Amino acid sequence: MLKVENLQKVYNSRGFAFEALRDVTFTAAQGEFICLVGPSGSGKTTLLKCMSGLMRPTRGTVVVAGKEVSGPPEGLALVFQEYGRSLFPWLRIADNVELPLKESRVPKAERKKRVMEALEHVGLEKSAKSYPWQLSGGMQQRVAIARAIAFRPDVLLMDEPFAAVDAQTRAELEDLVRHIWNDLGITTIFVTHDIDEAVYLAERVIVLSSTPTVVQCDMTVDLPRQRDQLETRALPRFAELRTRLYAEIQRAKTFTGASL
Ligand SMILES: Nc1ncnc2c1ncn2[C@@H]1O[C@H](COP(=O)(O)OP(=O)(O)OP(=O)(O)O)[C@@H](O)[C@H]1O
Repeated sequence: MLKVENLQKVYNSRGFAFEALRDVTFTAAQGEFICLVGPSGSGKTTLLKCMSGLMRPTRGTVVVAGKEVSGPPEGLALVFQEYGRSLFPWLRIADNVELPLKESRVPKAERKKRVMEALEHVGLEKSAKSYPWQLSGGMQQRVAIARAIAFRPDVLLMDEPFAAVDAQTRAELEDLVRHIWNDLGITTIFVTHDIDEAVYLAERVIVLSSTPTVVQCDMTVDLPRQRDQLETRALPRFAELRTRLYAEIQRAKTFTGASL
């Protein structure tokens, strides 16, 4: 469903070249849930921008659902951390969710159906007529998720979507994303700084090295598919995976593509 091959990104500013990504390669099969982690500045945002067609890589390719990415791909939706900036304050919740469908010329009746279904998935059907500023931060992020899934993407990219919400809301949103993934089977790539969150959410965790970035490690999360905030996090296997991931991230702080 997603193929990232030999991706390199060199930034050029004021005559100075900086190699952010050296050679990033990985694939995501249909319906996989992958978390991307790495030290601060390891190129996670750069990688997401290249994957979503917002930035051209220097070398290498990204293929989404069989099509090479050269601009924002049709089958891909993005959810950012800054939900406040991603919703239009003058549009009601239902209209915010509907907007990308309008732009994609989805017929009106189909649009209305998809908007209501998406709002039900995130538990916001009663807020359809509210404005974003009438909702809490966690609810606004639910709207951003609803907008992404109403689009019925092949691949959902999420860039630290829960970094700005409180711990309780974060746990609820994590469970929401797992439920949506279970129900809809969308291939999901989720960037996070949080080791516990990566292990709790993912089926696989990809650890990026420091710049110039390569994939340092690709770890399978062999926890039961049904996750629970208390039970899953209390499993000995959860603690083992968490410890291993912590050690990998510590190693990634000094490991770079140049170390190979
Ligand atoms: N436009 C740019 N020009 C030059 N260098 C850049 C540019 N954008 C990012 N970089 C550099 O590329 C590297 C990777 O940045 P990026 O923002 O992708 O990392 P990140 O892993 O998302 O960071 P963080 O975890 O702090 O959010 C950093 O060293 C950054 O300074």
